[in-house]
Amino acid sequence: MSAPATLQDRLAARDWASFGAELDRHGSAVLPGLLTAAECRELAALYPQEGHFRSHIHMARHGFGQGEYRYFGYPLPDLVAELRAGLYPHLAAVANGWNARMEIGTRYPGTLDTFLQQCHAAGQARPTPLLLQYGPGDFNCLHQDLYGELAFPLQVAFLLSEPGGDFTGGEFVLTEQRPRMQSRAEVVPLRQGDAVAFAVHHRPVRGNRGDYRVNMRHGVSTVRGGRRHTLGIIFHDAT
Ligand SMILES: O=C(O)CCC(=O)C(=O)O
Ligand SMILES: [Fe+2]
Repeated sequence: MSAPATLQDRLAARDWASFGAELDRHGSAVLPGLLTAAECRELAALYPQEGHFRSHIHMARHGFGQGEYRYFGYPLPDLVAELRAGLYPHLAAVANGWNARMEIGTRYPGTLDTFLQQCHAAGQARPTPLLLQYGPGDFNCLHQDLYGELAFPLQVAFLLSEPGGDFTGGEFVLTEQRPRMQSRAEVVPLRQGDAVAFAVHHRPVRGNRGDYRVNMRHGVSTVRGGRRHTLGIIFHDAT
């Protein structure tokens, strides 16, 4: 078997224009097979290694659901840092388009380093990438990952386990709330190694009288059996 392409090459080979168009249309878009099964297993295997993490959250204690997650500490593992920096510029282009349409003045710089400098200067210096672990009966309530004044509008989650093999149930769910309408739910089908990019809190939707803002939340339905791991990449750091 030949070695997998470098992450840089894999990212360079993607069609970012159609990815951006998909995000504009749906508020989410999947990048299929961005990670190899071996990389997924390596990332999931970090979970018990406490030295990589700055904090450990038991979701039930906070009313967030059931299951647990750990926020990485700096320095991030190489693969996590490469994914965060490599995905950022493509998402920043989409985010800037969204802000223009929503008449929000903020524009995001072209590199993650520059954006993180802004976060750190604003007192948001704690890293937000995280690993999540779910067992039978666990779930993640609908939420928005806002950690301070500065919030990058898009984030990415990687499914590290194989549905049907490693776990059953545990589907990634997005909801959107349009003005004066009831909430609509969407299940995003993911395989091991797929990434889903989605809006953190709101996104523009084109209507008859111009763009309006739709409020988005994400979560995970109940895991029926087995164990499910995900890597969450949030671009803003936390207060
Ligand atoms: O486990 C999941 O698929 C969702 C993870 C999540 O909430 C996140 O990455 O922000
Ligand atoms: Fe989340």
